[in-house]
Amino acid sequence: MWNLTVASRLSRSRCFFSSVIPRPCIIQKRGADILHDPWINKDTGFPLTERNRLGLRGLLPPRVISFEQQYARFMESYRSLEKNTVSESDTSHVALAKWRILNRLHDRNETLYFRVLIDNIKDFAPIIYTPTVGLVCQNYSGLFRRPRGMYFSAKDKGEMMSMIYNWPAQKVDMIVLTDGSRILGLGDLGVHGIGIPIGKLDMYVAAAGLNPQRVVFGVLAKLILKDGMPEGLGLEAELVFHTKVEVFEMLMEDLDFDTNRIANAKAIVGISSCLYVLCVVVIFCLILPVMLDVGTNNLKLIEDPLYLGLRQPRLEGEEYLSIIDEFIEAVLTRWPKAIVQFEDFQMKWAFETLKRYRERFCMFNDDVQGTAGVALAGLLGTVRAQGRSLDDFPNQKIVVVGAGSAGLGVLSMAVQAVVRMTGNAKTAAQNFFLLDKDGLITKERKNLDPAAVPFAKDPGLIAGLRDGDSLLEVVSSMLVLEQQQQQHVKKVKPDVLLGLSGVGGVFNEEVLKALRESSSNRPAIFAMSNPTMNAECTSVEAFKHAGENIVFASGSPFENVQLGNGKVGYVNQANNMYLFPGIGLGALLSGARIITDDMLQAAAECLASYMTDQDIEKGILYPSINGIRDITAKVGASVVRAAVAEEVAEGYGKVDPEELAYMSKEETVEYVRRNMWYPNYSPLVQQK
Ligand SMILES: NC(=O)c1ccc[n+]([C@@H]2O[C@H](COP(=O)([O-])OP(=O)(O)OC[C@H]3O[C@@H](n4cnc5c(N)ncnc54)[C@H](O)[C@@H]3O)[C@@H](O)[C@H]2O)c1
Ligand SMILES: O=C(O)C[C@H](O)C(=O)O
Ligand SMILES: [Mg+2]
Repeated sequence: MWNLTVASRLSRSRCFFSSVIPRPCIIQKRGADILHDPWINKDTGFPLTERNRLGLRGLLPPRVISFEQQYARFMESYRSLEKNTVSESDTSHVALAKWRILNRLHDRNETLYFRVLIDNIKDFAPIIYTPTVGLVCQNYSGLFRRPRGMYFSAKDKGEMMSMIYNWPAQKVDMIVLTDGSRILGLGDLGVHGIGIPIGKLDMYVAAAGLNPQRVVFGVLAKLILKDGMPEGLGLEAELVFHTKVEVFEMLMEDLDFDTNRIANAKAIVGISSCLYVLCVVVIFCLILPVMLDVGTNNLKLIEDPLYLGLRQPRLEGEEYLSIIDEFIEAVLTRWPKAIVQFEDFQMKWAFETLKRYRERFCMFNDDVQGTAGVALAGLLGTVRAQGRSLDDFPNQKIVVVGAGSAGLGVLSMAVQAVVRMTGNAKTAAQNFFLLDKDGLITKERKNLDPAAVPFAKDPGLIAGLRDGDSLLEVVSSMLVLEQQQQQHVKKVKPDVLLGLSGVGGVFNEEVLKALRESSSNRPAIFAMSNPTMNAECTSVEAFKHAGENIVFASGSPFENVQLGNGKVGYVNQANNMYLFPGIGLGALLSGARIITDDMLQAAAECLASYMTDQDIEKGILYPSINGIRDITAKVGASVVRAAVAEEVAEGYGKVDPEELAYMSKEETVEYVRRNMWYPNYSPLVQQK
């Protein structure tokens, strides 16, 4: 017999629920199984009523510890770890110790874990995400404890369509997928790269409020209560009478409910009174980290006795693509509306898979497209910080170091922005200079990757510029013989130096000093490579060698720099974490069929417009990470509105595209906010 529980009163709009009372979950587990399930476990937080009802009495210490007390106890243990290790020189060891204490909580009690993460995001993002997540991937064979996510390997060819059903959730909203081939700037880490999708999805929960276990409401039955409200139904929550049966019938459809489950439930329920009861059936609508293990070319891993993946060279060509194709087919068969974020694929497959799939289903490549949006927002902020108007962006001279998936993604989006401003595609890239490991890229370069061709410079463009020139030669002055006179000529006086090379220290002292001659009074340095040791320069180096009036941003977090006399050199984190959660959330809540360039542009513009003139004046280009949920709600709303405008939105739940189209900008933000989960314990009731 179902213990009926009314979840909460319906809010005025039909598909949302006010959270007047905690939403209960109906679960199938009992006793110790509950304690071993991090999705529903509350540790000592189970109230006595639940301990009695769920067979937990005697399996826990007698004292009930509240959620708030548990929270305070965890934070105390974390802070004491911080205090006890503050003087340790081995910062990697300390970072991993912090990751372990958080991961243990993640493996034990997801509700508490995500609450402490959300409330302390500035402290914990550098641990569960960049830069520490890179260290975790490098040490994964020793750190692996509890499986998280799914693994599809080259050995599973032909099996994936059945394997996908091993995942317990009936519905999955968001998948982050990697093949481990380019993990941050750490290269090929094979199957140990799973740490990246896990960390990215933690940021989805923290920033976008995606729910790791979405409780899905649906009417269980229309019950006939003849003599009014019966006493003592054992309900945990306030009963709320609803007279609009069609509201509930509609909810059932909207939840692509398993109608057999409802039919069975109706047979079970025997209460002889009429009550439209909102009951809850837990359908885990999960976020899902996925690793495609197609081998590794990292010999150190292959020789590591504890390596957890296939000990074979990476698949290549059609063999590789056939594995991805099979996985995508399996996903779209089981979860046709799932959104797939491609993450940390090496360049050739990042572009190939983007081209192969982006028109077929809702997917994006975060390193190419998410990064581009964050960088564009920062570049537009730089134009403002340099005291220029935004329409002067086409004249901003940008030197990009790194012609990989990220660098080319950034320049492609920057060119799109210039074309939108000037209408002239022909000259759009004239002020962008691109270098790779072989130096400046000009049209003389042999075997240039097609994606880089639009940015190859005409050799004669600037006196003295040659293919393969080093970064210093590109940005520094040189003696040239002109009109029989030796004179110093600046080749490129960049307004912006942007690194996505994956190589630490590329912006050395000489290069940074050369920026003092920039044609801008406030040159910008974006040392965007991750993790920290791969940053093209540190914040201290940048302010010390390029001058105090620069704008600085990096991919991994650095502290602000004290410049003396109370002056502060503000440090920005130019990381795609500012956009991918909003891109995914907006695509989800609009029911977008695909993710278009305009949706991505809308996200970037929303991020850029977020900063006030006062922020920009200080050199602050991005909001504090403490505001990541607010910015994600606004970015998500901008993506929803762009999807509707482009008619790729198919609606979400019962909110159809027409309803989305009627929403004002503010209502769209409100719609997004209402769908963002915030962790609290839910009352648990057990399906008999
Ligand atoms: N901040 C962010 O949000 C963000 C987003 C994506 C990628 N990244 C970082 O960017 C880096 C590169 O990522 P990717 O996917 O483009 O890698 P990639 O391997 O595809 O490209 C790296 C590029 O850098 C070039 N390069 C290597 N050494 C160089 C050197 N010494 N001088 C100049 N160029 C050099 C390579 O030739 C290649 O063109 C990684 O560290 C990654 O973590 C940061
Ligand atoms: O993972 C990050 O921190 C950003 C980006 O996706 C990267 O690959 O560096
Ligand atoms: Mg990445």
